[in-house]
Amino acid sequence: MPLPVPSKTFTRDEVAKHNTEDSTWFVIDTVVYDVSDFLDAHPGGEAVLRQVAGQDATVAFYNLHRHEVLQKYANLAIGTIAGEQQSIITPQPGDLSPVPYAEPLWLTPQFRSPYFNDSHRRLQRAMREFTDRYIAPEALEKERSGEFVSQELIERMSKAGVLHMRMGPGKHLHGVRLLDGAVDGREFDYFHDMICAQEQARAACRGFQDGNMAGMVIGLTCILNFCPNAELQRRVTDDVLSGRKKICLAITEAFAGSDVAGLRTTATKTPDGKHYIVNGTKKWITNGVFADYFVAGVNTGKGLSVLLIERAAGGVETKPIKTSYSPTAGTAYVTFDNVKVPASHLLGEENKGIYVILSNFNHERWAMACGTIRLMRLVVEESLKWAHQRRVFGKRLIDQPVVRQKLAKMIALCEAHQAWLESVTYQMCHMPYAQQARHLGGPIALLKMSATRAAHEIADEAVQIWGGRALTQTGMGRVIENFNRTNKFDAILGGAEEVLADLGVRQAMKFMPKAVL
Ligand code: HEM
Repeated sequence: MPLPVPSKTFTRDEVAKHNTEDSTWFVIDTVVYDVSDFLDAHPGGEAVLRQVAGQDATVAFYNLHRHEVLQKYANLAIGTIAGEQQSIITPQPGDLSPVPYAEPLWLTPQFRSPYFNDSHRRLQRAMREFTDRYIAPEALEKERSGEFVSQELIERMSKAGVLHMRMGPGKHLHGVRLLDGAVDGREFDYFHDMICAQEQARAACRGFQDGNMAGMVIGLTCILNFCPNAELQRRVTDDVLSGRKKICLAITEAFAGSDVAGLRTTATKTPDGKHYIVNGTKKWITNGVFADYFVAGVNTGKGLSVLLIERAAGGVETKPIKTSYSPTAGTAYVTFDNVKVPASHLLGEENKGIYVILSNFNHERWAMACGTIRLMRLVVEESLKWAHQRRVFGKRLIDQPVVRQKLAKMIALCEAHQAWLESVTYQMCHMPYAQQARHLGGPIALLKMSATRAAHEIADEAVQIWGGRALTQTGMGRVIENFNRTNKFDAILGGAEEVLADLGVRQAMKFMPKAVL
């Protein structure tokens, strides 16, 4: 789509006359801009605009700005050059990108895939449009302001079934109208799940990505799968999926990160056996600052247990932790001070909470791999666009062999990981839960470990291509800056790379044939 601009037309000679003290016009991609009243407000200064007054400023503009700047300042456009057509595409919500490698192969018209059916494609279109229209603009705004996700967006996601879909396949989707019927809840599989995760990651604001109910994705699963009390399960699930209340998973502590067996938060049964009294602290709790429910790992004497703790119970305090991504994630330090929790809030069995926690890990790690791999691709897209747009030393960046080498490495890492992700996802679709736990824990751990290593490499190469813009939070390089600053979150959260590498190989050891080969 061309930019929507006023229908008035001008000749290039007419534009040329507007290079005076009072009137500054120029042309960008055949659109005529009158910036006379914008000179003072232009973030790049007045002088640079005066230098191109009366001229075609297309090359100068795209050497420095993202195309979206022209959409934001559409009111400066006064018409077009008679007889000429705009050539630069303005993406519309839901559009696929025409940039090579910007979309996974299955979404590239010339390619085929055995994994995706019509309902996957319908969901992809609907989820892309929803993300472009509602999630991405809010992500950008909140990432900067540090405010939390709006109640309006949460309710919109709830109504469209987006919150429900983020919990993965299951009964919670049956009978729910998902994105205006794009997919039937009963046919929703892990490829649909992958599509949701990857499309939403395109908003490219890693802090907001977690702030936008990541706590629900990892916390509510324990309620859906391990809450023995049907009434409590229904209440909490309804509260969270309707967007009325927020939930988080509270496992890690200052004393123990990936080593969940070392938790020091205690839960002691009252003499009548009706309650637990919880004391201790939790650290790095995503969404903890605004959560109403805490799915917490606690030490119950003979082992680890998992309790659902309600903020309303009293004795729960949360304070924000400053991290290298945005405060919008609501990352908290949590203290439990003599919190009285009903015994019926035990999830799974007492002292066997490790199974509750472990059951979450595969889906969580796989979902993180989905997001990381999609963000890697976005960085490839941005870098390809920039390399064609940016001119230095008299030529485009893409004309420099060293830049092409970097892009080749980035593309190869991106394609390899997407292909591996799809292959693992296919296995998930065809294995019941017990088999997944036995056979896929290792491959998923290795996939996430390898994806975050690749992300690190891609961030490194992209920063070198983008230079100072990769270090600047607004303007051209904002996606690269955010990715470079935040890719480490996925390398640590949900299991650090080293822990996952070890797990992957240890799982392989279990299946080694006994014979010495
Ligand atoms: C309608 C036309 C234009 C608009 C609405 C506009 C708007 C902006 C905005 C919003 C920024 C802040 C950075 C960003 O968000 O990308 C910026 C920066 C800048 N602009 Fe413009 N601009 C226009 C045309 C131009 C032209 C034609 C030139 C040069 C001939 C220019 C030179 C600059 C420079 C040098 C910067 C600073 C870039 C940096 O910090 O890296 N602008 N402009």
